Amino acid sequence: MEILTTGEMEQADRLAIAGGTSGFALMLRAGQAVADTAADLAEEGSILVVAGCGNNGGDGFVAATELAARGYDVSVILMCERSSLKGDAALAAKGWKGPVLPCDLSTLGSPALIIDALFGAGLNRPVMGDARAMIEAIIANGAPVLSIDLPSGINGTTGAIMGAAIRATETVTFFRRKPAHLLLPGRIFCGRVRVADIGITDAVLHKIRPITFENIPDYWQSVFPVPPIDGHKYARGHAVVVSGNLTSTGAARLSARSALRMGAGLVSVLSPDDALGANAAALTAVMVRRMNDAAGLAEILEDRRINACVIGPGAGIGEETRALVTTAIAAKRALVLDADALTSFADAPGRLFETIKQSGSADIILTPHEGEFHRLFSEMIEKHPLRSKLERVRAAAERSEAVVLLKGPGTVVASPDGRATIAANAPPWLATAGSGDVLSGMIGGLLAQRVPAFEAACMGVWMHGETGLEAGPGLIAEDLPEVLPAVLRRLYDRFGVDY
Ligand SMILES: NC(=O)C1=CN([C@@H]2O[C@H](COP(=O)(O)OP(=O)(O)OC[C@H]3O[C@@H](n4cnc5c(N)ncnc54)[C@H](OP(=O)(O)O)[C@@H]3O)[C@@H](O)[C@H]2O)[C@@H](O)CC1
Ligand SMILES: Nc1ncnc2c1ncn2[C@@H]1O[C@H](COP(=O)(O)OP(=O)(O)O)[C@@H](O)[C@H]1O
Ligand SMILES: [K+]
Repeated sequence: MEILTTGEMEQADRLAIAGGTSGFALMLRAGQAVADTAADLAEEGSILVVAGCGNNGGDGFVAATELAARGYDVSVILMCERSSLKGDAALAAKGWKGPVLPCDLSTLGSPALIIDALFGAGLNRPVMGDARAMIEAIIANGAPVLSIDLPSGINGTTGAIMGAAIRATETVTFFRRKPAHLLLPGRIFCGRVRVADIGITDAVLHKIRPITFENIPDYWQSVFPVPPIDGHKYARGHAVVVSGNLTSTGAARLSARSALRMGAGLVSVLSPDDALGANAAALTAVMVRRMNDAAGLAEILEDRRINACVIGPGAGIGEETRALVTTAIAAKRALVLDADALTSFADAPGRLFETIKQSGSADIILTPHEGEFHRLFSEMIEKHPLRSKLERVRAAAERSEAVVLLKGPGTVVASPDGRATIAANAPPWLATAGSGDVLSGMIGGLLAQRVPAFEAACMGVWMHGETGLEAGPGLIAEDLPEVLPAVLRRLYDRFGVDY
């Protein structure tokens, strides 16, 4: 499902209006949708609408009118003079026949529900003065809040708090989600999000050409790998995972097991001599091969059947890991670079980016967490310190010419061509040692099955989140690959794969 920036949403409104639906008709439908949700949230008791001076306030007036017509006890506070309302908002206010209370913080009372119609997409600067005092009063009031379009104070495109913001119980937005509904901190402030149809047709998307998407199965269903009936294991690809030395082998094994569970036909752990015994003793379906240095890796990668490679989990930081990365890139294998493979380039990230560029490979995925991201992209972040997670990852993908996946709550994946996805399905208990190693292996397993890099990264992130849900609170990283079959089965069923 597409995600629209506030600018793209304005374009959607304009295209709908140009197509013959008036702006006021859109506002009427928006207000009705808000009223429907309000009725679900407050079956009885009074409803207070706090309206701002733009069209978000206009939606609030429509909702107030509709709710009063349904018999609710509704009052409206307006943050400006009624005479200063313009356009559709002025029209909407005309429809409201009840009193309009001035902006007086003492009049909030004890409503069963507050409808937040202060600011939506038009918030364009930090909230100060009366508006800020009202936001603080709404928070202090403690009544459930239904926000229209966005919780007031949240920037729709970045998800950032502009000074102060309302924490909504529920948010009703229109046509499509905006980045703030998925990016933190916005997502937390939105509460539950409902997307209402206000009569804008999907056809407007052909003109807008959105490049940001929710990371959900619909987005990557068309490249979801299903083994053909007449397939064999090599047709499902062979992934290799580089192991660290004797004291840090677990990460590579976790990653390798996850790649195998994801459906790679074969998976091998490439192990230095000192760790061969430990790796061999702990692995069964995953194979072990001796590999001591970059020359050894180059030799192994002469086997063209090995088509995907994961380097980083437990790999160690330094020149040896840098040489392994450079070798794998030169060998043009689909590649996941995680953890130590990224940190090894902290002193000279340009060297990594230049190597990727020279290779011309389109199948390289960088999977940093925030710390690793800073190590690689600090120069870019210093130049543009206020960028949202979405903008940062997109800029990083452009800079590195690789797919970049920035982990954390709300993992963002971006492609150098500008496409990006935001995930919102991962539970917080996924933040546990080794969880990232599992993710890198899941993606490696998808790359082995020849899923294109951007989609493999998105699919891996979503499935990783689902395994977190499936395993539940108390999970440890080892549990994640074990519940992957249940997640895959549900996807097969959802996609109608007949096995
Ligand atoms: N046809 C459509 O387009 C549809 C739009 N719809 C609805 O319209 C909403 C967007 O409406 P909008 O563009 O009027 O902006 P909105 O969020 O009401 O705020 C703008 C006002 O706030 C002010 N202001 C801004 N920042 C401020 C600050 N920090 N502190 C104080 N003031 C501040 C700004 O003032 P100014 O910048 O002019 O000084 C202006 O007065 C959208 O979210 C959706 O709910 C639906 O009805 C569907 C059809
Ligand atoms: N609050 C959170 N909610 C959901 N997922 C999270 C949260 N914090 C971290 N994660 C996920 O947990 C994983 C942690 O990976 P990483 O930091 O590399 O850990 P490790 O190096 O121990 O494997 C990532 O997939 C990340 O997206
Ligand atoms: K609002």
